[in-house]
Amino acid sequence: MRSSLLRSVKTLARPTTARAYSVDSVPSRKVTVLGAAGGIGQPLSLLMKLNPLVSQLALYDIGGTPGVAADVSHINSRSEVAGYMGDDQLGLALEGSDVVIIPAGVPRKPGMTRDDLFNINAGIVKSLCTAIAKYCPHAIVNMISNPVNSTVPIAAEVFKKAGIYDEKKLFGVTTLDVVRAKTFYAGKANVNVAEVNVPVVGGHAGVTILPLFSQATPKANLSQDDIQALTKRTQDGGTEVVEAKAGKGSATLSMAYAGAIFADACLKGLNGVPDVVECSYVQSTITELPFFASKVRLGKNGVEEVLGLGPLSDYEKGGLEKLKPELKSSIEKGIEFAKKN
Ligand SMILES: NC(=O)c1ccc[n+]([C@@H]2O[C@H](COP(=O)([O-])OP(=O)(O)OC[C@H]3O[C@@H](n4cnc5c(N)ncnc54)[C@H](O)[C@@H]3O)[C@@H](O)[C@H]2O)c1
Ligand SMILES: O=C(O)C[C@H](O)C(=O)O
Repeated sequence: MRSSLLRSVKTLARPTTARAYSVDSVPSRKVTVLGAAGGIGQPLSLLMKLNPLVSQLALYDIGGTPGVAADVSHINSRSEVAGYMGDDQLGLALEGSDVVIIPAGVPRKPGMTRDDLFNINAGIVKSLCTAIAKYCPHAIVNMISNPVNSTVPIAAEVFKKAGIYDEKKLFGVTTLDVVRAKTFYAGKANVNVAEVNVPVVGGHAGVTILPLFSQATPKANLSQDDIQALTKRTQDGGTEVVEAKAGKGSATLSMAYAGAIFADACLKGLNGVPDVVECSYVQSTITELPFFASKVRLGKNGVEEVLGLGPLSDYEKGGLEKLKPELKSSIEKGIEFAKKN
């Protein structure tokens, strides 16, 4: 992603007749953003426009997309951009899509949990996934809308009902937890942030977010107090932003960055790039829970392999047991909603 972005930035600096990359060797890929006019949707659309793996970029929202699409379309990068607005145009936005990214839905305000968004966002996600099942049943879906711990199971149920569920193609985007864990770890360990890797497993809400700092690289000699503080800060990262924004929403810019990294990884996998591994919340058998975030190898069909947790410290083993009841009930809530509605 970073090298793709750099390539795109170089493209901007060249005369318009020059090509910074050969589009002939890169397959055509359509990416659709649902909720493209929102706080995440706009910067994410920008970042996807900068991604040379994208040939068609469809920007859909219930309002505001003509302006966003016109704006983004002037950027001199590979993809053709089109804006779609309202139910009538949803099918066109989705038709032929390889990757659908969903940041549609309401964000938190201070004092709310992600689960407080369930009542509104569950319905939004259900109707968007119903349309995905109809118009691009084979697309890879990147679910950003909260509560991710429940919206991914909702999507799975909608797809099952439509008879098109492929567990390899449904992803809850938890990349922002990894982005935060890397940043906070680098600051505490005083290492180069660009070299840091930290897996984050479990889910995407409070204690269900479990960063595995015992597996962080480069290795650093942090105290148990440091590890616990880093874990708590990673788990509360979203709330830190919600409070700082003081009623004006939740993380948008860092989320757009994280969403763009994850979508780029999915595109690379589709294109056959080997060894693309990211953490994501997927259907899983690595614990007794049916959905769980862990490292996932991405390939031509989406999930190629759900990787195991690796060795955990005693503190992480405790965190894993602690997160299971909350994650289980969020999964069940999503499944129940989709079955009843
Ligand atoms: N997974 C993560 O790590 C993560 C991180 C940050 C935010 N989020 C979640 O992402 C969601 C969006 O956040 P935001 O800050 O962009 O919110 P926002 O309110 O700024 O934007 C949401 C957009 O969704 C659109 N929308 C609403 N209903 C729609 C529908 N039926 N079809 C298409 N578009 C629709 C709105 O018009 C709006 O433009 C929230 O649920 C938030 O909690 C997730
Ligand atoms: O915290 C939120 O509500 C948004 C998002 O899930 C985040 O982690 O920033």
